[in-house]
Amino acid sequence: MTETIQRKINDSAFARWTALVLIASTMFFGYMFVDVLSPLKNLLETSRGWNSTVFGLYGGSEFILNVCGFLIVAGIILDKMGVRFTGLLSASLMVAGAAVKTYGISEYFCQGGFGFEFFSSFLTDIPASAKLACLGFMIFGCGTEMAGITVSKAIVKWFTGKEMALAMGLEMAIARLGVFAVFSLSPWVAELGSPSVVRPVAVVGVLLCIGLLTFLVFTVMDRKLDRQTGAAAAAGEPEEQFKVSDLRRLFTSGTFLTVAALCVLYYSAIFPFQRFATDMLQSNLGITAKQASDIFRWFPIGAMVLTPLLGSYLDHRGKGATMLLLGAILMTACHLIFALVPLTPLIAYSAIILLGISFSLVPAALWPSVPKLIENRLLGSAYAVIFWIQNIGLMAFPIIIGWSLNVSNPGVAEQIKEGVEGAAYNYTVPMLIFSCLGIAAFLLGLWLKAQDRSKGYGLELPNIKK
Ligand SMILES: C[C@H](N)C(=O)N[C@@H](CCCCN)C(=O)O
Repeated sequence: MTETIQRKINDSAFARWTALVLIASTMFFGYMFVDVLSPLKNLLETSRGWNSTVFGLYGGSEFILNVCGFLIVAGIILDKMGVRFTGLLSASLMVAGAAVKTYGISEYFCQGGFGFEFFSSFLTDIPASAKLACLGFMIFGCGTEMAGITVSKAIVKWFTGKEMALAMGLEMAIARLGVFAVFSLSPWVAELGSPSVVRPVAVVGVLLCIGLLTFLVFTVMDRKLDRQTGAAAAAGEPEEQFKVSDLRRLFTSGTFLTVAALCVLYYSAIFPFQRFATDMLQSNLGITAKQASDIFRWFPIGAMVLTPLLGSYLDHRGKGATMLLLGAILMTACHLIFALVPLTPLIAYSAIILLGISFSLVPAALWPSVPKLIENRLLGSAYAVIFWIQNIGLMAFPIIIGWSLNVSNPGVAEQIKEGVEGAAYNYTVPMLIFSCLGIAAFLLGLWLKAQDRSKGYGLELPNIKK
């Protein structure tokens, strides 16, 4: 009997790497938008009256709807509807949220435009511009986190048995390039002409539409893959139907929850730090926002270069649990340096490089480890549950850090607003909080490694079996 083995589209290296570039582009523009205001904390303070607490609240707002349950729903949608529908929905949500946020900080709205009166009528300590920007950022956050889990599942779909960790590493590297780009461009675009926070947000908002288009092109390729695997014919994408009751399995798996806890501790000391890093460097070194941003932008570049290399290492050699541990140690060292050592530009660059290495080790090892713990039909929900737990930290820590900055620096916000020369925040307390998160992540990493050794999950094993 002769058996014909049909070559699928993802068997072609060119096709699967093209698919990766298309979905990674959506994330590239998404990550740009996430941090478009991060280098502009000072300008927001002087032009829109956002103090550190308000800025922290704005940073946390991206995750509020996700934490309220949207991400769990997103995971279910992903497992039930597949990557194409979920990806397009999430990219559209990003564009819609970006539009609301742009309007919220616009001159038109701030000078009494449509909705201004309503947004000024409650929580009067918070500027109306911040409240509407937070609403937009919440909607955008639903889109970007939903896109994050969708892209992870799409990569597993296209790269299983192939270069999966390398592909995830490359996707994250492209996203980091977006962070580099926005830390380079945002202060520059803001200063073109009269200083404006709206201009960079509007520019990156337009770029998000390109991200929506690249995902649209990916759906054409993905449809072809489904036709070839026959998965589409079997009523929906998943080979085995996903049941909502399966979610219990995730919440009762000790190792899965340990990975999720490690994820929330680690990322809570990365992304919220990223929001405040420019201002921290500006305050500690007595430099401008543009100069501080120019130092900090090398952080994502370090991560960008190393993440795919470490992903490839994981594919061929393994050592995922060890990489998680090492990453937590380096991150703690970096935050302790910022907390305790008098800063010079050289020390700042060195600490940023340490953090960049750490931010390659952990993501390169963490995300490709999930398919080792959870079967494919639950994968969308598994990523969603991890993101959900992580989002609780990403929502809480910018708020905690903004608040701790305000209370540990009485009167400084007022001085900055009044333009007092030399007024700057002391970041010791926030940086010690970030360091504690790193220590806790390290301890959990030790526990995970011990669990892996005793239960044999294979976290230390390579992805590609010879
Ligand atoms: C913030 C987001 N929830 C996140 O965790 N992002 C990760 C990447 C997750 C995998 C995306 N396909 C990151 O390291 O940026």
